[in-house]
Amino acid sequence: MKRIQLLDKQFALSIPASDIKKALWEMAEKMNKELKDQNPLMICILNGSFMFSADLMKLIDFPCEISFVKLASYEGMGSTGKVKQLIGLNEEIEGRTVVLLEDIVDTGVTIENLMNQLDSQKPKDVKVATLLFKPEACKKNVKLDYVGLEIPNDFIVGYGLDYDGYGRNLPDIYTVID
Ligand SMILES: O=P(O)(O)OC[C@H]1O[C@H](OP(=O)(O)OP(=O)(O)O)[C@H](O)[C@@H]1O
Ligand SMILES: Nc1nc2[nH]cnc2c(=O)[nH]1
Repeated sequence: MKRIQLLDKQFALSIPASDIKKALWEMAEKMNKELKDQNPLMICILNGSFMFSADLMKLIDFPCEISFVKLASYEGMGSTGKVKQLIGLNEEIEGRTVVLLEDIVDTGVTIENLMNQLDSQKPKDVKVATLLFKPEACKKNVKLDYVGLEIPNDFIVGYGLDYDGYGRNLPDIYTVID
């Protein structure tokens, strides 16, 4: 099994790029059917979601816009339980369908926090698309409309996800070796 080193940790290949690609195709196919008349605003949650959002958007064939917010809740290999908003949303979303694009829903703290924040701006609907979901780690009752892959409760890097800033550029996803 392929291994890599990032800073002081070793990681083993767990999700090859080909599996990520397949999950994206399936998600886009579903979105293309369900959202074709919604003219949604897609919101990429930076930093982690930059690669997932860029690849997914290339497979979307309905009219839509994209915007970006920057949130942070994870430090090192764990959730702080608190969400810091580093860049907010400028667009008007009242009466509009919004689709949140997340690389991962882990504890669910980040996505729940953003959904609560957006709710006060009275959108028509808020949908969530996440490439990865850790069901065993999730503490929040959030409805996930589009899920690429369910994964175990282990720390991962690659495809946008980092370990202390490193590894976001990797095309595959790797799991930390204890
Ligand atoms: O479900 P949660 O436990 O809230 O974890 C999910 C969040 O953690 C990661 O972001 P992070 O805080 O690491 O910031 P980053 O995207 O800049 O890496 C990821 O991109 C999600 O936004
Ligand atoms: N890099 C990384 N960031 C996360 N944010 C929430 N869960 C994770 C994870 O497993 N890895």
